[in-house]
Amino acid sequence: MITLEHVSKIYHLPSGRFEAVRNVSLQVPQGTIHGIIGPSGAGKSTLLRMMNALELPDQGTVTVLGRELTALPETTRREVRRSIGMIFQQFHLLNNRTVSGNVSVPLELAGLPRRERLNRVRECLRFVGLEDKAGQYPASLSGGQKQRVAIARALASRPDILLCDEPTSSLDPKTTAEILEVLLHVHRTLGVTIVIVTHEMDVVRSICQGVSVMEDGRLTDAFTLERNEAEAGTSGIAGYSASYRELLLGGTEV
Ligand SMILES: Nc1ncnc2c1ncn2[C@@H]1O[C@H](COP(=O)(O)OP(=O)(O)OP(=O)(O)O)[C@@H](O)[C@H]1O
Repeated sequence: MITLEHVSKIYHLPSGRFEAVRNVSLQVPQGTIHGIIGPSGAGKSTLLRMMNALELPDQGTVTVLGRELTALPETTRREVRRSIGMIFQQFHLLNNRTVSGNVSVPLELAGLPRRERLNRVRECLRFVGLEDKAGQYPASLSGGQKQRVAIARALASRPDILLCDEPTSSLDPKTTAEILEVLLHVHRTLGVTIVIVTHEMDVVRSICQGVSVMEDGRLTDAFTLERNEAEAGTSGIAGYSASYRELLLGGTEV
């Protein structure tokens, strides 16, 4: 379970104070796939980064896997963070390390002995279907293959949660579908809770069960999707714009 309570984030810019996330509360139940959608600049990525305390809120609390991240010292936060994998739009792979080397990074940081590391790397690459690319460098891979390496790296520490920041936004539709299949495989096989920030409605439709809509730093709507079907329990929030809900629930009246 991921619980955000009355979370706000303020950036101090030369032009003044800017509130990127404003008093957001939401819960992501364990074992679900949750989408965060909304226009550019709405605060989606900032919200996601607060879920693993890469960014700390100025107000409010973030509780992940029963630990209140906002109340922990940084050293303990780092330990909890090992249970939370993350992938990005631009993959963030190390170009000077092979595919294996990239997947090995979190295991090296965790101090895993070499033999265990090699076994785990092989296991993760097999899981994402890239065992045959182990010795190649990222530059020789397609976008979809790079994202698979990033997923394998995120899985290496056996996380309970996977945070995905626009994971398919650099990919064509066919590759997007393949990556979503991999994420579904992660969810179904490993029971990992997944949170996806995206602006692609098809991504939400294909794999999300819960949806949060953000606009101008605020959570303006939240509802559930019954696996691609326009039938679900919904919980409206005052002041939302119905457009995302209508788009995803097929014109449901609120
Ligand atoms: N480190 C930072 N310093 C200052 N302002 C920031 C910082 N990070 C984000 N912002 C600002 O906060 C607002 C929200 O940014 P965020 O990236 O969370 O939005 P988003 O909804 O993910 O947008 P996009 O879909 O374009 O990625 C934006 O106006 C952005 O410029």
